Amino acid sequence: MSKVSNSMNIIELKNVGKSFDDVVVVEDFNLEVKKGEFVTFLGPSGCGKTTTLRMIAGFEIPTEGQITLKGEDISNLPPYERPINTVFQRYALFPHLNIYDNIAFGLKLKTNEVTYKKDNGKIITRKEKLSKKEIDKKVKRALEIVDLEGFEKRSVDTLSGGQQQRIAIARAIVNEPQILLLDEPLGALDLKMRKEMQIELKAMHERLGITFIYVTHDQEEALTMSDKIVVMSDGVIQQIGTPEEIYNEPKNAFVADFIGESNIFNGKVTDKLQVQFCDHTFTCVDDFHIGTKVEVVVRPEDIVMKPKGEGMMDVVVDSVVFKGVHYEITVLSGDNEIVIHSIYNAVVGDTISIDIDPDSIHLIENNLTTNDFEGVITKHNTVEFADGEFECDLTQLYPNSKYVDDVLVDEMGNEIDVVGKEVSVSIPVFGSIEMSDDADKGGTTGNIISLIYKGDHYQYIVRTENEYDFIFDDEDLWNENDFVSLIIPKENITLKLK
Ligand SMILES: Nc1ncnc2c1ncn2[C@@H]1O[C@H](COP(=O)(O)OP(=O)(O)OP(=O)(O)O)[C@@H](O)[C@H]1O
Repeated sequence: MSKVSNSMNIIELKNVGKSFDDVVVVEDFNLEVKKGEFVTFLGPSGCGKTTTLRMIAGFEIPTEGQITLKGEDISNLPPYERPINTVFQRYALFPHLNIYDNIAFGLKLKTNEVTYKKDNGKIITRKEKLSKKEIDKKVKRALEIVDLEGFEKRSVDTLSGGQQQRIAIARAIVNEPQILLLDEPLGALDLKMRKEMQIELKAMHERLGITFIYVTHDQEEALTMSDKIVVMSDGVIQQIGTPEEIYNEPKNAFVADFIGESNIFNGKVTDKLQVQFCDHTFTCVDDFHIGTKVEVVVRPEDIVMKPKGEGMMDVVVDSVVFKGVHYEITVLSGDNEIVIHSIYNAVVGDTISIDIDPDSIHLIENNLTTNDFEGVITKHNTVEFADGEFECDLTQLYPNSKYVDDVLVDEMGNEIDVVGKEVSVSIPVFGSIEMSDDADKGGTTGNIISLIYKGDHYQYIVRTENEYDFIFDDEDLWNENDFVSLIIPKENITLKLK
């Protein structure tokens, strides 16, 4: 059944998954990495980047799927048998060894297989340690690559953070791995040094020609350095693409929101290449069927300010913040907030006009209009689903039924036997769910795992204890990770008998 691997790919992950004690942290991860590529795993804290990297390194064994190196299954090989080295955020150099010995450490343990022909003609193979000369040559070359020639005799504590990180990289590349894994290697550096090291790492990658797999939660770092970015959220790949593809054509609102700043609005395709959002109709280039519900993504730098009356729509300037290179100008169109980045200033309170090029209006099909769950009727007016119990109107399940003293009866007045019956539950995304910080107020509880601002409201995802997700809109701002209870009025809960 195994698929023939593409020989250009050095590493392939096929349907890889990882669970810790039944908690899934990486799910159905599929990726092909070409030889010499710079691939970055990007996503918020806890989304499974490090776990995926550790599976490639061999520090974790996948619970599902397969990892192949040049077509060979390496899923169960221990780390030291893989031609892969890892650089961690905390570089862990040996403080008692000088720079030379830090880099040479692995080489001194390494053996080469050497083949001899004996006098009697017999061929024997022996494992031999590397000679001092060979080690010397390799250490010098590694120091050259990280641009720290002449540092051999220095002790670790005389180096800056950036220099120590470069030594850690030298130590990893001296073994000539085919793949270098880098887990937030610049995380401990200050911003200026981080920027410098980004450029150096990229140059080093080009000089070495080996494959880099890099982990970061910093979108700018990913955009600057990578050939390919894998955007992850909650253990699931959201999008794989070049930096340009990820930035310009985000596949969903999560990617648009995570990569760079975006205006995200709910919209609807009203005619061919016409989309309506913020109460206006705009020409776009994405061709969707008329009537399609969409999320509209517009980058703040793609909005052009014009004098009042001269653009596509008039707006009122609400706030202006100078950001060094540009002004961040928030304008209002009715209740909708629109953020603009411009090198030009604006005056708070003024009415101005804005233009958006059709090319700069990115549409994402928005299929998700309901939250769907499986439930069980527990009482005549209660259904259990998504880790909670909700009051529901069961008359929708039986034509001509009604409640008499809280008991569901048929048209003859006989009690209907409903308890224990299975139902499918459906709740609209828009305007159906309310949050409360009082745990007893709602039918179920959970944590806010995502929020996306959409101009005049926020879109939230709340995850319950057993990982049921509710997606809905709310006008108020709550914080990520807030523990909330969910109130769903019974008229917003649609039931169907299974
Ligand atoms: N050994 C483990 N046992 C149990 N849970 C674990 C283990 N290792 C990781 N996890 C959990 O798996 C999830 C993903 O963690 P991981 O470190 O891969 O995320 P990450 O994206 O690298 O985050 P960060 O950027 O914060 O390092 C987290 O919820 C984490 O708590």
